[in-house]
Amino acid sequence: MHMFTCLRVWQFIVRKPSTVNRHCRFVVRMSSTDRTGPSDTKKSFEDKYFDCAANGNVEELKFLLQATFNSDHRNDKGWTALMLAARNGQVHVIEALLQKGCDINLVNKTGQTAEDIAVFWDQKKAANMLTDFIKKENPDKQLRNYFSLNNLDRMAENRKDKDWLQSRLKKETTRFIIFSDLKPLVRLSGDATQRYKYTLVRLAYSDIEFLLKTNPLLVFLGVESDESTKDNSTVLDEAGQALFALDVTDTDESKFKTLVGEAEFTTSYHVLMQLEPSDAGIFAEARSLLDWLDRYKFCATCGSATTVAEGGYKRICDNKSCRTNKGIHNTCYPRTDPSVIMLVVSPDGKRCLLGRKKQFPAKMYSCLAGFMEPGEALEDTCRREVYEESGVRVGRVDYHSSQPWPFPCSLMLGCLAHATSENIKVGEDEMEDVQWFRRSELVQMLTKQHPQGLYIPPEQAIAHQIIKAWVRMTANL
Ligand SMILES: NC(=O)c1ccc[n+]([C@@H]2O[C@H](COP(=O)([O-])OP(=O)(O)OC[C@H]3O[C@@H](n4cnc5c(N)ncnc54)[C@H](O)[C@@H]3O)[C@@H](O)[C@H]2O)c1
Ligand SMILES: [Mg+2]
Ligand SMILES: [Mg+2]
Ligand SMILES: [Mg+2]
Ligand SMILES: [Zn+2]
Repeated sequence: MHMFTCLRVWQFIVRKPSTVNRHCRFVVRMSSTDRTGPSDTKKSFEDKYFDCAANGNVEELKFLLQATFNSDHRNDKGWTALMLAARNGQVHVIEALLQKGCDINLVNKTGQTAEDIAVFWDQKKAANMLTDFIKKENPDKQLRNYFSLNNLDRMAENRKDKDWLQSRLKKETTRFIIFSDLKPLVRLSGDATQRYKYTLVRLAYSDIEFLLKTNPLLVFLGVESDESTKDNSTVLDEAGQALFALDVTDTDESKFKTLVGEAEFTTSYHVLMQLEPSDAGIFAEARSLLDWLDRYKFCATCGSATTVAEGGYKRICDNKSCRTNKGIHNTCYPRTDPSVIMLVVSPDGKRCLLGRKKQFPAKMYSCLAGFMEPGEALEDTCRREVYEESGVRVGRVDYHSSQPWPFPCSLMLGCLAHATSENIKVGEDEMEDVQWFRRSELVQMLTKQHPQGLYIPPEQAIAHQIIKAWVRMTANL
């Protein structure tokens, strides 16, 4: 099997550690000099935090975690508290950190996760705990990119039945998520130190009934399923909680302040990237659908008005003699625009090609990406886009994972592309810069320790995940 085709599985398989790592003993650093001033206080706070993790001082660690503090903070070797606890087999600390929502997938400067470290140092109990946690979070051992975790059963057959939809709408357990001008209504839940601290506000039918008089856009998103209902459609239909998205664009937003208190309609990228991952998946479905319903009001074939059907999943042309009313036509269904995003690896396998689009924030580099064109295989889109943007030629292409990108309806198909040439000719129509980066530099960019301050997109972006995967798979180079 080719190295990259087994990558998803690979992520959970422990690798043979390198000799360099084996001789690199970790020492917990205590603050040794007299320090004063706010930055020194912060430093000693961090030292204390790492010290507690390494030495198993779980009570003090829990106390420190209550403060506004990033629990995934790293020391100068790129180690997190979870890695230190894994190194020393501090299972109670590991338990507390996982409960806190620490990121189990982060890697240190040599590309090791906490799980890799526990296995490497023979900390069996800690390694088992970390492995079990990963399995529980991700039983199919498949990378779930942000915006793709959606636990709804969309019940595509049932949503064709108007009576069924109507009865669902009014059911006591049914919930509604609210959008105004494509901004979701969110609230801060959990504490401010958590990575994913926003949730979608869910309202009951009795809360929103008064809004239905004006016939707003209403989309049936699905029924929330869990372990007990997911394989039994009858039970799911009876017991599952239905979820709708309601568009309140024409309603005074302040009405919702009285209805839900501390909540806000937001388009802030910062907030949207901190939604609970399962809510991010629901948001992606709802936002793409509402956007499509709003922008495709007229029939693409004859220009007549259309009527929303199937819980928002179809638009039917009002013109009875229209071609789209005879047979099945894709113009009646929501759009998804596939695009490719690829990490291009150099012919010697030691460097990767990253670029800057003109509109990127300063110093951010990412994978090259581009929309698929009609009649193209995704491998060929990769080859064409890489050539257009960088002048580099690509041979073999391997699939990594995908990510819905609901702004408005892209589906990112993440790949690893193997270059057959090296010379760069920046495609200036689109790109500002394209460069080859060595693995060590990617690690610095990944851990925000690059000497020139260069960095890559955050972990919610598929680009980050593909880069991280390559850094992991080449840890022993
Ligand atoms: N997650 C990431 O790290 C990351 C990084 C880069 C790009 N992306 C995403 O990848 C997608 C494609 O990348 P790109 O913008 O570089 O594509 P691209 O290289 O094909 O260039 C964009 C241009 O393609 C044209 N185009 C063709 N089909 C289009 C469509 N269906 N919608 C919009 N424009 C279309 C437009 O002229 C547009 O300006 C975008 O959605 C972008 O947001 C994500
Ligand atoms: Mg592009
Ligand atoms: Mg392009
Ligand atoms: Mg293009
Ligand atoms: Zn028509």
